[in-house]
Formats: sequence, C-alpha cells, structure tokens
Amino acid sequence: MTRVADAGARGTGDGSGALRRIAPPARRFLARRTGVLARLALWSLAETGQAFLVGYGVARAVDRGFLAGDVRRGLLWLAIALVAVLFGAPVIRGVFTQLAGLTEPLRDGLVRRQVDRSLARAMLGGSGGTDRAAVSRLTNQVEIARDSFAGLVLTLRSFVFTAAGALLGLLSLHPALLVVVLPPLSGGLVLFLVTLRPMAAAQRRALAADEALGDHAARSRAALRDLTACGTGPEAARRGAELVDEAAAAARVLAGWAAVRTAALGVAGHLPVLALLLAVPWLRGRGVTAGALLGAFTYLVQSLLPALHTLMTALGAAGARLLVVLDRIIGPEPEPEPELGPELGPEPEPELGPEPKLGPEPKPEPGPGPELELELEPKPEPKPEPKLGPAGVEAAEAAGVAGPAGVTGATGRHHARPKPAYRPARFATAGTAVRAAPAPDRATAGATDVGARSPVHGGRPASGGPTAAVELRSVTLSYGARAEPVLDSLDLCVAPGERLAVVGPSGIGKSTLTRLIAGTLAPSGGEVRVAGREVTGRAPAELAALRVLVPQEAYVFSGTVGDNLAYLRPEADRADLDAAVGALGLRPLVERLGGLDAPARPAELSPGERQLLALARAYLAPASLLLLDEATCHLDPASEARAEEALARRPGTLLVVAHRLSSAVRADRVLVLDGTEAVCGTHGEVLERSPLYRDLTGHWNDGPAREP
Ligand SMILES: Nc1ncnc2c1ncn2[C@@H]1O[C@H](COP(=O)(O)OP(=O)(O)OP(=O)(O)O)[C@@H](O)[C@H]1O
Repeated sequence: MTRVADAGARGTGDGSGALRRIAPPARRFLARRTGVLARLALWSLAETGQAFLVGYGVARAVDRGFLAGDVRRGLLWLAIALVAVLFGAPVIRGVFTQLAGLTEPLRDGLVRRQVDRSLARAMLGGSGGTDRAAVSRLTNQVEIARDSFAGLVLTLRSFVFTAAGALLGLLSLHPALLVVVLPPLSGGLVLFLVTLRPMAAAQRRALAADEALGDHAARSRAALRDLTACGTGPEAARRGAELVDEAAAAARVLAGWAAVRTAALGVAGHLPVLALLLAVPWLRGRGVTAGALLGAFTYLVQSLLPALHTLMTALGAAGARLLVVLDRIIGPEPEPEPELGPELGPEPEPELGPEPKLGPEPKPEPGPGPELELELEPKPEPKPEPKLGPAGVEAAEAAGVAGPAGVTGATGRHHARPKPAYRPARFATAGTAVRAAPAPDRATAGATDVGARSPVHGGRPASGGPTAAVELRSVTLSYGARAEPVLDSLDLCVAPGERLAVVGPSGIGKSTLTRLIAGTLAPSGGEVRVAGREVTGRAPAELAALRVLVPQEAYVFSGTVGDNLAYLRPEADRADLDAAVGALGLRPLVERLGGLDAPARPAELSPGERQLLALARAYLAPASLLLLDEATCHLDPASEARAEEALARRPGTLLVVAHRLSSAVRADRVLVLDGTEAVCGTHGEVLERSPLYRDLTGHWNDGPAREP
C-alpha cells in the first residue's frame, strides 16, 4: 500500500493546505463576478422575506385570527404565508439564472487549465510524460467540480438567507424562543463543522484510490505482454488487489464520517424541535403565545431544518468533493504512479507492444512468442480458437519459451538454406473471393522454374512425395457467418525451403492468410497443414515448434537485448546470438544499446529497430517456417534486403507478405491475391499473367520508395 496510501495521507494532512491553495484563486474568481453575486444576493433576499413570512403568518393567523375568534383575519394571515410559499418558485428561477453566471465560467476555466496542463505534460515526454488521469480530470472531475460548486452556492446561500429570515421571525415572535432553539442548533452545526476536514481528507483519499486503481488497470492492460514476458503478472495482480483494498478502505472511512455527519444533522435538525416541546411550559410562563409557539415550530420544520439539512449534505459531500477536485486540477501536479513492477526496471513507460494495423485495437496475432497479440476484441471466428486471455497468454508464453523443445529440424547453427527438393508451385482456388487462375495456367504455374516437379493434383502433393512446408486445401475464411469470404476455396502448396512472397492490395487477405497458416485463425472450411500437420486447434506450444510469425509492428519487451533475441530459443549461446546479430546487420544497434546484456527499452527504440530485433529473434527460432507479415516495412530497402536474405539462408521455408517489389523479385514464387483472381508463379510469370501484379509493380516502381 505504498503510493496510494501516501496520496491518502497527503490528503489527510493537507485539507487546510488544499483550502489555502484554493482560496486565492477562488477569491479572484468571485471578485471578478461581483455583479452576478449581487444579483444572486438580491434574489436570495426574497428568500429571507419568504422564510420570515411563513412562520410569522402562521403565528399571527393563530393569535390574532383563529384564537381571537376572527376567522377572516386568521385566513388572511394564512393566505399571506401561502403567497410567501408560492413566491418561492420565481425566486428559485431567478437564483438559477444567476447561478449559471458562476458555474459555467468555472467549468470553462477548469477545462482550459486541465488541457494546458496535460499538453504541457505530454510535451515533456519520457517518464511521466503521459497523464493517464487527464481524461478523468477533464470530464468526470470537472463535472464534479461544476455540480458541487453549483450545489454549494445554492445551499449556502439558501441556508444563510433562510436562517436569517427564520431567526428574525423567531426574534420578532419572542426572544425566549431563540434561547431554546439556538443552543442545539449551533451545537449540531459545530459538530458538523468539525467533521468537514476529516471528511475532505477521506474524500480525497477515496478519489486518489479510485484514480490509482483506474490507472493501474490501464497500465496493466497496456503492459500485459511485458508482464507476461517478464513474469511480473502476480506482482501486478498483487498491486491491483492492494489498490482495490485501498479503495474499499477509503470508501469505508468516508462512510464512517458520513455517519458522524448524519448524527450532527440529527442534533442540529431535530433537537431544537424537542427542546421547544420540552420548553413549552417555561416559554408559556414568559408570555410566549400559542401562535408564537406554532410559528416557531413552522420556522423550524418548514425553513430551518430543510435548509440545514441541505447545507450539511452539500457542505459535507459537495463541499469536500469540490475542495478535493479543485485541488487536483489547479493544485500541485499529482505524482506519477509507480511502474508496474521492479522487473520492469527503469523503463519509463511499459511497452505497449505491437500496434494495430487496422484501427485502434490490436489485431489478434499469433499465439506464442513475443509476436503474440492479445485477443482484445471479440471477433467472429468460424471455429473456436485458443483464447489468449491471461491463461492463454501464459500458455502461449510457456509455448514460446519451451518451444524449441521437440522441434524437428532445428539445429544449433544456421547453415545455408538447402535447395528445395521439389517445387510443386501449386496454387489453385475456386470461388468468389479468391479464385483459381485458369486451369491451363495453373498447370504450368511454378513449373517453369523447376524442371522436375513432383506430380501434384489440385495443388496437393501427390501421396508419397515430400511433405509440403505449407499446404492449404480448399481453405475458406469468413469473418462472420454471413460475411463475404476473404479467402474462398484456396489451395496452396509451398515446398520446404521455398521462399514465397504474398502480394495484393490492402485488405485483400494477406494477413488473414498468414494467420491461418500460423494457426491463430481457424478456417471456416478446408484444411491448413504445416509440415504435414494440421494446425487448426493445435496447442500454442506445438504451433510454436512449427512456425514463427513476425507481424508488422514488432514486439520488444523490457529485458536485455540478449533476452529479446533468445526469447524463442532460450538455450542459444553467445555465438548464436552474435551470428544472428551479424547476419541481420544488427551490430551497430546492439553496440548503441550497450551490448547484448544491456537493457532494451522498447519506448526508446524506433519501429525499424524493433523490427530488426524481432527479425533476429525469428532468425534464431527453431521453427522451420517463418512468416513475415510486412515485418520489414519500417526498414530501408538495403536493411530489408539484408534481413530477408539472412532469413532465407536459414534452413526452412520463408513466406513474406511483401512490402516492396524487391521482396517479390527475390522470392522463388509470388502469390498474387486478388478479389476475383489469384495467381501464383515466378515473378516473371505473374508479371505476365496478372494485370493486378503489373499494376502493383507499376505502383511500386512509381512510388516514393523506388525499387531496383
Ligand atoms: N478480426 C477481423 N474481423 C473482421 N474482419 C477482419 C478481421 N481481420 C481482418 N478483417 C477483414 O478481412 C479483410 C482482409 O484483412 P487482412 O488484414 O487479411 O488484409 P491484408 O491484405 O493483410 O491488408 P493490409 O495489407 O492492409 O494489412 C479486410 O477486409 C479486413 O477488414
């Protein structure tokens, strides 16, 4: 219970401090609005007259009317009291009209102040640069301040002017009435005033606890992958539980003081009535008439008690809230919350992980390993996918860490990529979203670059042939029961060791295809096999052993550079890491960061640097299939070429969602995804056969990043 408790303590001892801080600007604010205040006082004076007349009318109606046998006079005085009550409606209207002249400028001023402060803080950047509580202050707390201020002005003003009218009335009826009424009234008021300061402190503590809890929840959500990667989940959960306890404790303290305040209200509100009843003989002895007694009761029950009740409620709740909220907005800057756990070290901001490609929420990405994306929004899936909630994340993480165990074909060192044993080059689709190229073309697709191709039928390797690295059999994927399929009856066969580039316009389904192959998305129909094994429904650990998917926004977690590189292959030694660093051209970056043992602070890395680290991590991964979903988009063409070549040299198969033409040219084959047509073949072949590919290459060539 560290920081929040401190904040609460600060608040407890700081109630008068807050008042001192708030008082000067409050005085200036009011001094600039003397006209509004004067008009408000004028309307309120009418309330004094009203309060006076209500009790006085009743007293006179009884004494001079009904008890004196003059019913007409009695009714007349009652009518006067009634008119005074009815007169209250236009008075309230007038008061509210003037009130806006105070509350709206206050709200505008607070909003301006908060925006200025948040912008200034954001511009500072770095540690504490983001003010996560700003939204709460800007919306919720500013509205609380406005409402509380309005309530306070209304009730304070009403109490003062009503009490003045009622006390004046009591005095005019008989001074002895004041002797009986004033002591319990003022006693209750004093008791109430005594509760104000601790109540404000409790309010402040409750608000601080609420903010800290919200902030912690937001940070934990953003840093979920860091927490998982660094194993600090339990620590974050423990801190969350502490904050919940703190919020509950603060609410209990607040409730305790609310009970004391209710007692004060009982003393001030009901004791005077009791005292008046008990003192009736004494008062009668001093010449207080029956009408005056009735008038006194009317003052108490009709005017004083309601005004007192609303005053206490408003001062106790709205007043304390106003003080606390104003101090948070215009007082000293709140201290930043501590980071989520010691393991996250000095990193200023927990890394948020890969950003979404589409919209503000991250798209779910593959299960295990640092490329893991969290399932943040429900999405229609054709078949149940392994959930990536906390439990799933742990499982996926375990898979990423333990992935190398049992991986076939993984060797300690990377050798030159062996030539594929065959190049089936089969791609055939049928259907609407992605259709097969015409049959004669399909028969030759990919055949031109390989002389002796294993016999394939419909894009499938013939039985007895080598197992394909990737095989899609009539795969269909729709993101909803009635949605148009993104991929429709797609057949695809990628040979072991082959390099395939996937190209197509934005939104055509390239990422969808990689996710299907990665096994993080289940097809609506058909079958996806990697290394001969169906991937759908496979456990994250098994998937991790089969493939690595690197998304566009690479994920680097808070840890050392070496930890990041070896994440998918924990047993990698220095030589392995050095080899990866050299192969990917990472040396200058690693040196700048301070070596393999230096901390990698995600927030201090550019997107391209993060991609390089993620690519080196993938390079070291034991899985033989590498899926790059625009994973080099933040690299310059030379770095991209170097990285791709290095990844292609490692033993295994490479599927690249191409970001530049050069990626496609370097690939053994190119798969062009198109809404109505899909073509697969060598660069030259698809250039000839696919108008879309010709368009794309034209666009790439004419684009700002001109390709060789
Ligand atoms: N989780 C999802 N839920 C619903 N629709 C989705 C989802 N993910 C992708 N889509 C839709 O599926 C289609 C294909 O998306 P996908 O991301 O695979 O395209 P892409 O070719 O990779 O695009 P880009 O190059 O812009 O990344 C798009 O229309 C997209 O809006």
